[in-house]
Amino acid sequence: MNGPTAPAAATGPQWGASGVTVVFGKGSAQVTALSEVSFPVPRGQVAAVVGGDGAGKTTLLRTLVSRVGPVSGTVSAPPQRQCAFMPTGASGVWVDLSVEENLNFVGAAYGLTGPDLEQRKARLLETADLAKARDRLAGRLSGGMRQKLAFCMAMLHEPDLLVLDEPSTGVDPVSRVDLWRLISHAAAQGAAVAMATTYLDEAERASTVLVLDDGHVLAQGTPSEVLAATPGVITTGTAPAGDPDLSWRRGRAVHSWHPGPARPGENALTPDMEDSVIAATLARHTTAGGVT
Ligand SMILES: Nc1ncnc2c1ncn2[C@@H]1O[C@H](COP(=O)(O)OP(=O)(O)OP(=O)(O)O)[C@@H](O)[C@H]1O
Repeated sequence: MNGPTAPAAATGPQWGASGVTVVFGKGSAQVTALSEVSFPVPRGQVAAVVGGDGAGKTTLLRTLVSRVGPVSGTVSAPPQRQCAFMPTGASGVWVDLSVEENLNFVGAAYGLTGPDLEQRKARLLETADLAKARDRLAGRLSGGMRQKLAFCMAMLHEPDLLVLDEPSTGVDPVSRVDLWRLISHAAAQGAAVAMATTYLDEAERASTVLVLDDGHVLAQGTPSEVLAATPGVITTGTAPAGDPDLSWRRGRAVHSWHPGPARPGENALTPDMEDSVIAATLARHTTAGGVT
């Protein structure tokens, strides 16, 4: 994969969410999907949001593009026409149309025609390595190619704000590298990119990371700020060092966490993003009586 997305100087308006709370349902079925979450998405940068199932990632992205309304807080985004939202699983792709027809369809929706449309299509298909597949039905593409097509469709009208919901989930490692290249290229061209990802190595390459758990902010900042703010102490060994609920497997090793301070003779591990997110989640759920 390429290196980190260089934090470009943010110029012009700043997009994103500020102190946003989103509630679904009523009465006993009420769910607070986001609780006072702020998520700046500057131009020229990739802002990543990570978290487990139901953490609120999709809700946050949908809030950014006005598909969900917050009960409080504010959202700043360009006009709808200058936003793009790529839902998870390439669900915006029409499988009965060819690659090129998919792009033509989106182009028509944005009033793009003639040489302008042809040039944009050619450039995107080339960059996504899809030029040879332009006549193939989207339903016959591999998962990774379909995700790349969905990305090209989102980028065709050159949006100012690009919102991607788990663009690389289920994609093979080679296509993941391609997708990351496309995403960082879009940011380098000046787009503000917000993306949810389940791959923490990917989040580590973003300009900023927001870690959500159950609608709450666990950690936020540049990847190095998030790593530096890792709570407690993490150790590595061949078996859990204490409560198995506070341990997780990393390859052949077992990592263990406790709230700290470090015990005598203990060698604390320097955490990567995966360790850091797990530690922050455990810290939130650990009470004096154990893990909740
Ligand atoms: N339209 C909706 N109506 C009711 N509840 C919803 C709705 N959308 C999301 N939720 C709830 O809000 C919470 C956050 O969901 P969200 O889809 O944003 O999480 P997520 O982090 O994207 O999770 P996943 O990765 O599993 O999709 C969950 O409890 C979910 O059940």
